[in-house]
Amino acid sequence: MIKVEGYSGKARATTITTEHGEIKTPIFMPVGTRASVKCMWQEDLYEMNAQIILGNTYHLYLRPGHELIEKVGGGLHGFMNWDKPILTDSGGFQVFSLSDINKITEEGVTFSSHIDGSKHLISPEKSMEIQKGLGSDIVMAFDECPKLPATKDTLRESMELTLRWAKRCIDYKLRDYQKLFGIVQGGLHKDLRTECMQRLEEMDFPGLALGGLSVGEKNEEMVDFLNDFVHTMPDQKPRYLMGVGKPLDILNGIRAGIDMFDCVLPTRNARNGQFLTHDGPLNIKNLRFREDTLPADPSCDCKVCKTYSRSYIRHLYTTGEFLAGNLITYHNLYFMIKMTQDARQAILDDRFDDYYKEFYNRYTSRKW
Ligand SMILES: CNc1nc2cc3c(=O)[nH]c(N)nc3c(CCO)c2[nH]1
Ligand SMILES: [Zn+2]
Repeated sequence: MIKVEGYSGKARATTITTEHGEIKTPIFMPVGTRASVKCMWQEDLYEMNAQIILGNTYHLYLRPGHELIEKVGGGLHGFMNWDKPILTDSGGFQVFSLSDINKITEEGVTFSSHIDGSKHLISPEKSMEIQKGLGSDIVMAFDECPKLPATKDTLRESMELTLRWAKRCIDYKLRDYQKLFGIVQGGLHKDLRTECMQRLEEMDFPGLALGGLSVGEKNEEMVDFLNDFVHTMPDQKPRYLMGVGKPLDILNGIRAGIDMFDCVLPTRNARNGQFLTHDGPLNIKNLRFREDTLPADPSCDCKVCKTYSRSYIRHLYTTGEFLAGNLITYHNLYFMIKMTQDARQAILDDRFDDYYKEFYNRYTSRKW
């Protein structure tokens, strides 16, 4: 499942093997919630060396349904014609963030579809059934992600439920056991997190994710927690920080020892005109770019930055041309993937700290 190739401080480089190929970490995973990374062709993703993408249990269960995906495509890979690894989240988090009518019971989560109001239950077993139908390479356990701020008692109660649900996931006969990641909860309390991780370890999940973060806590609280906790996680298991993040959050996560990341911001903010550049985020709507002949990021060698000017992309964006979203999304994903590739090389050369400082100083230079 995983080969650790080197450390640079607490940062590490690994190779994770899945049914659909290897993943070289640190890695940023583009989010393709409804079997599409918005504005991207699968060919674009191959071209930019995206190694693994995310799909989502909740969304795909509601539309078009995992049975259809299995029937038509033999699973998500065939359905969307993507032959590299896919990780699917287990659905609980999305129920809480998308369906305002939901109830949590020991059985699972009952909710009304945000699409047509129909009533549904997703239980640990149902989540496993859906992800099995999707044929994911990495399946996430069904968990509860508590809203922050929360008392320690509430966090413990939620963590206990997540652990009972995790056991039910492990006991579900997945086709290939070697693909299920447990999710550590416990808020920002190191003792809760350590207990949760130890009890998940007793169930021997092949990989572990850190859930319950990037949900409203202060950024420095998350970073402090990561620096204090991640290096205590099992060395020979993949470490996935869910829902993170912006470029600097990811570099902080890598520095703490995280291998895998996912975040919707590079694609979502792209559709709102935000370019990620080595000199910090740039919003193309800004009047200052009206006649700017430079590429969005002069230090980027992606096909967008080699072909189009800021002025042209600003024109596309301000006139509502669809091409704007395609171009900015392509660049942002390329930027995130290239950043993790550069970080991986810096780790293998044992110079990650220098890489981090250089990236951080330039990215926060506030050029615009
Ligand atoms: C954007 N922040 C974020 N925090 C998360 C936290 C969780 C979590 O605790 N559990 C699960 N299953 N998924 C999560 C996800 C969706 C994946 O990106 C999160 N996303
Ligand atoms: Zn570019």
